[in-house]
Amino acid sequence: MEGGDHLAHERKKAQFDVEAMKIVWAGSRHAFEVSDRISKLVASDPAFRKDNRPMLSRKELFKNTLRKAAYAWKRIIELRLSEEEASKLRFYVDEPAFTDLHWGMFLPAIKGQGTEEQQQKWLPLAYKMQIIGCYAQTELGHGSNSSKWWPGGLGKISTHAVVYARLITDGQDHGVHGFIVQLRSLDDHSPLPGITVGDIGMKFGNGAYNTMDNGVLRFDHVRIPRDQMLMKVSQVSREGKYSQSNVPRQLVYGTMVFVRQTIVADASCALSRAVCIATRYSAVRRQFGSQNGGPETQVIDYKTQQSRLFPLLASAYAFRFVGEWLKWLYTDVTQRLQANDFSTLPEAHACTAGLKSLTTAATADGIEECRKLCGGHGYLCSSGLPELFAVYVPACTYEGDNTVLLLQVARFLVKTLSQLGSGKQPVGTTAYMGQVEHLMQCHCNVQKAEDWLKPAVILEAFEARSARMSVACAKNLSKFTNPEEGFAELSGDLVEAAIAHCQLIIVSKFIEKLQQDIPGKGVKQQLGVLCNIYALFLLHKHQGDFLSTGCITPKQAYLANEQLRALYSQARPNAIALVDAFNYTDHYLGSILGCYDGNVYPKLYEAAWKDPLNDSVVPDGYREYIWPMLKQQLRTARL
Ligand SMILES: CCCCCCCCCCCCC/C=C/C(=O)SCCNC(=O)CCNC(=O)[C@H](O)C(C)(C)COP(=O)(O)OP(=O)(O)OC[C@H]1O[C@@H](n2cnc3c(N)ncnc32)[C@H](O)[C@@H]1OP(=O)(O)O
Ligand SMILES: Cc1cc2nc3c(=O)[nH]c(=O)nc-3n(C[C@H](O)[C@H](O)[C@H](O)COP(=O)(O)OP(=O)(O)OC[C@H]3O[C@@H](n4cnc5c(N)ncnc54)[C@H](O)[C@@H]3O)c2cc1C
Repeated sequence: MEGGDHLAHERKKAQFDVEAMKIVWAGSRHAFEVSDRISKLVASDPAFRKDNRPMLSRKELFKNTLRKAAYAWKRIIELRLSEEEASKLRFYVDEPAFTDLHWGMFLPAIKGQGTEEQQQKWLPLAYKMQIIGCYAQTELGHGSNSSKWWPGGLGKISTHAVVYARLITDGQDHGVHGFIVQLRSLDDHSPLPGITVGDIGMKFGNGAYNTMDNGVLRFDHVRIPRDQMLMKVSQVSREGKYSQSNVPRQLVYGTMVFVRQTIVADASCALSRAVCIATRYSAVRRQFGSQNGGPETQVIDYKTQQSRLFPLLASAYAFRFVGEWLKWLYTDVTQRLQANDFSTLPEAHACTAGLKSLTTAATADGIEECRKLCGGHGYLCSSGLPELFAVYVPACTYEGDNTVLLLQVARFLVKTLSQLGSGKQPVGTTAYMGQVEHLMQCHCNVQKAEDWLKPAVILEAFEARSARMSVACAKNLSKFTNPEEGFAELSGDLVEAAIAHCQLIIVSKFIEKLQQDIPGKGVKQQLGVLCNIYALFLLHKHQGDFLSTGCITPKQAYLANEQLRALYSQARPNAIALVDAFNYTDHYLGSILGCYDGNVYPKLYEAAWKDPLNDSVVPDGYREYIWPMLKQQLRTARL
């Protein structure tokens, strides 16, 4: 079958209003319209072509990224795009670049940690791209006195950086503070005196994150003007006197809370993209197994394929909604901070750190699973999956290694439990800890598989598991005379307790989403199926936790799995429509396997001939290396 929509029969099976689901996915009609318009604008402009990335050398690749970034900026100005539209445009250009750090970290760091005066001086320059900035925190080795190493945009492009360094006045060390430092001349881009700066070298994967100039930076007697220390949290007077505002010191790390929140939202984009590719291809791909001589089985009908694919589809939606909620939490904490209410900062830190860790780990693993779900073709660059994986996987490390972040969550949980004794009632995402006595002894009330569809049953099982794991850690910690030693010794268990808590947050936010008014025929029902798949898949995967803490019985674990199988069957006819609801253009997907019309095989065949190796029938190197070898074999054979 040539041309046409090869997935039309799948689209007809949908039991819900796909257009309405697109709006739920986007977050609002306005967000949908902006996203739809800008993604099509990017897709229709040949200047944003990206299929040649894996073939380019690092230098060609990097120059191409600079060209695209400059062109994107030109279009933003010409079209007078709003901040929201401009950021969508950069998103759909889909190429990591120095601009991500400029807009994503440099500007937020100044906004969050600079005084009014500092903001007035630096933000207009940065908004007009008259200076380009990066965020320089990480060091080559341990400590804050070796060389900066890793900051994106630093290597070749940034003119300025927010640099984190120790502040010492009168011989007294005041800890890490942020400073705006000019790195390069605004005339000829050469490094300023005393500054050594460059790129740190090739990274994982062809193309992929190599469009970014992650850099190294050293200072030798560089003087930073006093008023370039970011002074919202603490100040140094003209006389060299150090003082602190009446705000928590942790605000110095506020940019990370902001970025981690955006990374959670981004996880749903990356995972949904991989799932869209794997779902469409699984419907196109047929294998043996039909009966009565009918068409062969679509691989999406294999239960094994469904049990690997549908939890990822459900996770993409779950991460979308928890990302939405996290954005709300971040906005709320920001407003509170402005009113000098710092009470929710520890929770915002724990939620952003924990959810960043959980969603990036699941997304990186999920992209790789999607590659395998596409069989051999998933390994071709034209599937889009190898590059997506290579670009995405460092999210498990940047903005805080995922294990280190889970340990931050664990500290927060232990602290929350320890405060129960003094009568402090936990609120927000730890409110359930207030019923710890009930959760320690409650029994799951599931007798038949369908009982697992009740939100209250699911919630209680997840709350009980999380509470029991945290309490077990707290009890074990209390056996150590030195708490830090105990924390280090039990860190493995603490990480698992943190994971259980974060999974509870994601499940509960999905359930809360379903309590909202969601318009559109069948939309809520489909989201209900996905929510149950997400929760029961986690329960099945972590049944060891649920069983060992006595939250459920082996029979109830068996029933959960039975219900999960039934849910897969319900999701099956809607699978293609559920990925169509992401509203991704073929340009953004960048995948032959995931193309909207499902016309995969002719496109794969055609793409193969475009590979530079096929430019000539006889390859370069044949005469030099292969021909003499063949001749040698010929002579040996004759002897
Ligand atoms: C289309 C465009 C899209 C743009 C989107 C933008 C996205 C951009 C894409 C991203 C590109 C990648 C860029 C990557 C950038 C980076 O990686 S920047 C470097 C980030 N580095 C880290 O994250 C390091 C991880 N380590 C930590 O976070 C550590 O906690 C620390 C901050 C280094 C501090 O360590 P330490 O001094 O040892 O203190 P702790 O004991 O850990 O904590 C002390 C108390 O402070 C609390 N706390 C820690 N962090 C925070 C925080 N961020 N906010 C609030 N509070 C925090 C912690 O809980 C402790 O509290 P108490 O227990 O109550 O004392
Ligand atoms: C692509 C990419 C882009 C980046 N961009 C930037 C940027 O723009 N600006 C910037 O400042 N930085 C940037 N980084 C650096 C990034 O923030 C760090 O790599 C990250 O915070 C992890 O720190 P590390 O590399 O020192 O890892 P390490 O801390 O050395 O981790 C190594 C191992 O030790 C374990 N470990 C470390 N500490 C503990 C602990 N306390 N307890 C238990 N286990 C522990 C970790 O789990 C990990 O397994 C980037 C990194 C990457 C990969």
